[in-house]
This record gives sequence, structure tokens and C-alpha cells, in this order.
Amino acid sequence: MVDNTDEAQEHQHSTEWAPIVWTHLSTLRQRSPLIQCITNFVSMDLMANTLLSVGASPAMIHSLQEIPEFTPRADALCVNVGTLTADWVPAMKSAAQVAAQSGKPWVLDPVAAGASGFRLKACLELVGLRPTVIRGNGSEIIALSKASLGHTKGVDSSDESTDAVEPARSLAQTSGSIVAVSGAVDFITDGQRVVGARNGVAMMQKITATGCSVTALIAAFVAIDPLHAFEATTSALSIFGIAGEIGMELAKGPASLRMHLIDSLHGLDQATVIRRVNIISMS
Ligand SMILES: Nc1ncnc2c1ncn2[C@@H]1O[C@H](COP(=O)(O)OP(=O)(O)OP(=O)(O)O)[C@@H](O)[C@H]1O
Ligand SMILES: Cc1ncsc1CCO
Ligand SMILES: [Mg+2]
Repeated sequence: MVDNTDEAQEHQHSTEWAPIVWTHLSTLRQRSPLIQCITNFVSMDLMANTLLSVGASPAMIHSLQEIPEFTPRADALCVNVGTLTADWVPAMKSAAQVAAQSGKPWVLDPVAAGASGFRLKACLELVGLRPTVIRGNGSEIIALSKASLGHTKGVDSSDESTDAVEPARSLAQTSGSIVAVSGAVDFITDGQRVVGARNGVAMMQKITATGCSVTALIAAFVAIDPLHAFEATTSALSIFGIAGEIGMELAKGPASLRMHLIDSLHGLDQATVIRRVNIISMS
């Protein structure tokens, strides 16, 4: 007899996704892609350590002068506008263009997109350069999708990720990018399909730059499977969430979770990943 209960269907989706997620992580560890990060000052340390712990090679290289030589050698680029000033924008745009011309994926993190006109304009111009993936929290994706200010509490979200699913779908359709919204459930869409990655713990929001770091992780996963950016993005979000769940079992609060999260990412094995992947199809 076929079991059609919601629970059985959810289990089936996770069963289908689990080997995909594990294959991405193990391939990444084998290939150790080089990830160029143009990112904010707050996130540099956690982002670089996240990439190292998962097996990638980070390089926080952001000067305009180095982009023509360096960006074509990177396997993917991560652009994050967190501590944006006007003099960083040309390097971000140039790197995005060089990555695209070199056939390399690039990922945009539109930190606090709705916090000011300057920031929103810069983010929309970067979206116009066709990122492979855009990853933001609920408020950031709503601000970008509606091209409107106000939908944010600075860099933190004032919206649930669930409320950003339709804005994410519409942004994916207009931009041509895969769009990921982080939150209690991470949603990933290509404009048609929507999946929800339900790994992670709420305490991850209490560590600054976990969102920035998972965006860089997405760049690393997409670097090793650029033709399947939707699957790679979903896998990265699930892996980061699983590392958070395991880290939380040992943590006493945000500071020790930060440490255990990195340790867990480094130590994840096949059986743990296969058992813990929690991904459902929403479309
Ligand atoms: N309530 C929650 N339950 C489980 N996981 C969560 C929850 N909130 C956030 N996360 C996870 O925390 C990570 C960071 O997501 P968040 O939405 O806080 O990003 P962000 O706002 O861009 O963060 P930052 O700007 O500080 O880098 C993601 O991996 C996400 O899945
Ligand atoms: C706190 C903060 N401010 C600008 S960027 C950043 C890191 C989290 O997005
Ligand atoms: Mg963020």
C-alpha cells in the first residue's frame, strides 16, 4: 500500500536529497575550490574559517587593481555588501563581470538591502549583472524583490523566511538567479521550483555573519557544480544547518556555538549527513 501521508512524503523528499547533499560535500572536499570573497569587515574571519573547515580555499581579495589577474583564477566569487562604501562598488561590479566572462559562478549577499537608497541601488545594479545565486534573509529578499526601502532592521531580518517565498520566486524570475532566503526554514527557488531546507538552530541568528558565511559556502558548492546551482545551493544550506544542529549539542551559547559549528562542519561524515538532511519540496 502506498503511504501518502505528509510525513511519508517529507521523508521521501529528504531521502532523495540526502545523497545529493553528501555528493556535493564530498566532491568539494576532494576539489578544494578557490573562493574569492569581497565581503564586509565583520564577516571576514568567520567566512574564511567556514570555507576552510568545509575544505575550500578562501581568498579575501578585493582591490580593483587585482581583479583582472586574480578573479579568472578563482573557482567562484562571493560578493557581500555588508559594510559598503562608494569606493568598494567598482571592485564588486568589476569582479562580477570578470567572473561571468570567465564562466565562473558568482553569488550575491545583499546585506541590509532595504536600509538605504545607496545600498538598494548598489544591490539592484549587482543583481543586473546576473549573479548565479542571491542569498539573503527575509527582509533583504523582500526589499530586493520589491525594489523598496524599509523592509529591514539593519542587517537583521524583521520578516519570517516564509513571508519571502513569493518575493523570492518573483526575484528569481526577473533576475535569472537562483534565490535563497535564510531563516527558520531556508527556501531555495529557481523561479519555478521551491524547496525548504529545514536544518539549523535558532541560536545561529545570534552569531554575527552566519548568513554571510553560508553565502560563501553556497559559492563553494556552486563552484564544484555550476550547472546545478539550485541543487548546490540547497545542499550548502542544509550542510550548514546540520553543522549548526550538531554544534548546538555541545554549545553553551552563541560564542561556543560559533566554535562548535566550525568543528562540526570540518568533521561531518556521510552517515550523519544522510541521517540529518531535512529538505522538502514546496512546489
Ligand atoms: N530560527 C532559525 N532556526 C534555524 N536556523 C536558523 C534560524 N534563523 C536562522 N537560521 C540559520 O542561520 C543562518 C543565518 O541565517 P540568517 O537568516 O540569520 O542570516 P543573515 O540575517 O543574513 O545573517 P548575517 O547578516 O548575520 O550574516 C542560516 O544558515 C539559517 O538557516
Ligand atoms: C553587523 C554587520 N553590520 C554590517 S555587515 C554585518 C555582519 C552581518 O551581516
Ligand atoms: Mg546577512
